[in-house]
Amino acid sequence: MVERRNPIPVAEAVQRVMKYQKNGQTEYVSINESFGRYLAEHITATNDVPHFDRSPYDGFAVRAVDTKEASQENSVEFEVVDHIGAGMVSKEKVGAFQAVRIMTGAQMPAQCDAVIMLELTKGYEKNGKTYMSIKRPFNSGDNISFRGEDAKEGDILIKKGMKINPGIQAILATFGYAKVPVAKKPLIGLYATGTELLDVDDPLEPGKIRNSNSYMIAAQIERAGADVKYFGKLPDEFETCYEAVKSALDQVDMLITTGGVSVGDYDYLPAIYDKMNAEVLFNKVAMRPGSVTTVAQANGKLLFGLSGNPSACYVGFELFTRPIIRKMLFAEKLHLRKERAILTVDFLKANPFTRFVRSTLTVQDGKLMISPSGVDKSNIVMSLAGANAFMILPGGTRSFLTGSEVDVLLLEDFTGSEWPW
Ligand SMILES: Nc1nc2c(c(=O)[nH]1)N[C@H]1C(S)=C(S)[C@@H](COP(=O)(O)OP(=O)(O)OC[C@H]3O[C@@H](n4cnc5c(N)ncnc54)[C@H](O)[C@@H]3O)O[C@H]1N2
Ligand code: MOO
Ligand SMILES: [Mg+2]
Repeated sequence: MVERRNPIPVAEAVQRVMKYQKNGQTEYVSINESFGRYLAEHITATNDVPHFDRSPYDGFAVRAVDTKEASQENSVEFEVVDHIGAGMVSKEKVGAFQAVRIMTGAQMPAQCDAVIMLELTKGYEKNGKTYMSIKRPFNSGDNISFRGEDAKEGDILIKKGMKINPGIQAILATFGYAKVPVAKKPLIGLYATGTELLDVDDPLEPGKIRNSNSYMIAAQIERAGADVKYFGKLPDEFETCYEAVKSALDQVDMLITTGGVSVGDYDYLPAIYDKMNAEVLFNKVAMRPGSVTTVAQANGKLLFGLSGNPSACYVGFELFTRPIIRKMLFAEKLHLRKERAILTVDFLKANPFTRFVRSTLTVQDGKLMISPSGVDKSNIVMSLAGANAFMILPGGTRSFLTGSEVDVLLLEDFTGSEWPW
């Protein structure tokens, strides 16, 4: 008798997996290696930025009060008593009708409270001294980049869990983070099972196919922010697979296998979980593709038994494995970001189970538009290349027509959703 499996709703399946979520760990890496990593701590301003008032222009620093009488008819003259560039600090005490020639980025002399751009001044020499004159008045504070205008000491600038982008790199450098606290990348083990599998550089043989799941899942793992430990491929032999899976699990934070989870004569994962005394959280989900997705846990470590069918495998990873990885990367919202989009073609299949259609999401005239990225069958590889979203078509629905609004999950967005189900 073939085992009868009881499909559970997707939300319930995700919930069961999330019970085994673990917090991330912190490690310090050089700022040079931190781009693209996830922050393990909030980044707080450790000083005001800038930490001194400075000139935003090449010009002259003056006391605004001395400019008050300046007009088109009445030039006011200033003696230029010093000349500083960025990085230099004037030692002069600037008095009435005196100015310091100052360049962009240089610290304001203490007595000065305005900067006049070079273009608005006339410079000349008189009796061996340097002067400049102006024909308009300035207010106190004109053309000054004030201390703390960019950041105030103590401000929380970047929340932990953020992916370090070029702008965050600039902030880290500004505050002297030579070493950056980042989330340690979880290590995800990966085995592909299947006697039919050839290596990528093998020529085709009758009945055999090249292993594409390993390369696909490895890339999904990396996209999610984790590291892959690829153990290789396994033939459909119980003992070989049992030993391999058991020993691999010890070396990683969680283990993904692809294939061998259905009810076939060579689908050994269920028996392997059994022999390992792993608790199976579910082995059938009311979804398409990926209904056979099986997740088990052994001593708190998760074993993701993803389907061998490429599209089912892909979907299973994004729904069940990705949020666990995101948790270990200190993300606030662990699940794929959910939005609404407008269907641009008819989708005429019935959906007995919730369907996750690999789709291409585009923005047109400010609206999100969605269409399938290829044939919607779980053994299909080609539709995956163009997929940047899943369209969610709820179970129990029939066809969807052009113009319908549907839920979509974004695959390349790291904003996330708290709970999209
Ligand atoms: N009697 C039933 N048969 C099947 C059921 C069912 O409920 N009753 N479920 C079907 C569904 S749905 C799926 S999905 C598949 C899942 O099968 P498995 O997860 O056990 O995977 P395999 O049997 O090992 O392989 C399925 C398919 O995928 C190809 N494959 C496997 N690994 C790879 C790889 N690394 N790269 C590329 N392609 C791979 C494999 O050759 C098979 O064609 O079961 C249905 N059957
Ligand atoms: O799990 Mo299968 O992919 O539902 O088609
Ligand atoms: Mg099978």
